Amino acid sequence: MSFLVKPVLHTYFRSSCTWRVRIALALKGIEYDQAPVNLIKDGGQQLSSKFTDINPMQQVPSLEIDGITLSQSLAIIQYLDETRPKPRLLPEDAKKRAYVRMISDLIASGIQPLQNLMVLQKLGDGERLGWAQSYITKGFHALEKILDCTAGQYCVEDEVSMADLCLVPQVYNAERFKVDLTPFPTITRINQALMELEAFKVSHPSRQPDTPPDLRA
Ligand SMILES: O=C(O)/C=C\C(=O)CC(=O)CC(=O)O
Repeated sequence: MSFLVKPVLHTYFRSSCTWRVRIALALKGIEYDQAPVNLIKDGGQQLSSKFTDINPMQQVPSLEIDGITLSQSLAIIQYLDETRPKPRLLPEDAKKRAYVRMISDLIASGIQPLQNLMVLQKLGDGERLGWAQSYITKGFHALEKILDCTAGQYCVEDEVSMADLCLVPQVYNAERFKVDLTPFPTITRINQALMELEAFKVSHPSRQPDTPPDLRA
């Protein structure tokens, strides 16, 4: 049975998209091995032909699981949820599930790709911070408004969902790029509540096997 083979996560400690998957694996109690891919070293190990065979998009995360190799964090999370349903990360109710996907897509398609390494590397040194800040801030204004309708304790009412797995790593990036979070009290409150949970702590970029010593918690 392929369920008996430990999954392998191709990961980078600071990749926000990989962190989403690490949270899902932790919440569901799935044991896995990590295969670190250093996105900076050697000009970017994700560009190697060996890794390109694993993910032709040359990005992390990729997850080898159940005899298949998956990439794209939301596809991975939804596969995990369909095959290992507890605790569920997509609500049973269709409207709540749509909210979860809407918030996840807002972050995963509408914010993160505009500030990822591939894009920032195209910009000059002096342009990167302002670029990242402007797209995160624009996205967060929309997200704050949406959360005011959907949130309870977490992004969609009171159950942790895929939306929360997207929110926390995006707030980490916002802090990394020194975004002013004072206009976003709901985002800030939900982030703080989620960071109390063990699955979000153990998967944090500061606590991974490939975290450099100076960035360790
Ligand atoms: O500067 C580095 O250490 C390299 C890459 C990252 O952090 C990952 C990203 O591209 C940002 C992200 O996942 O949102």
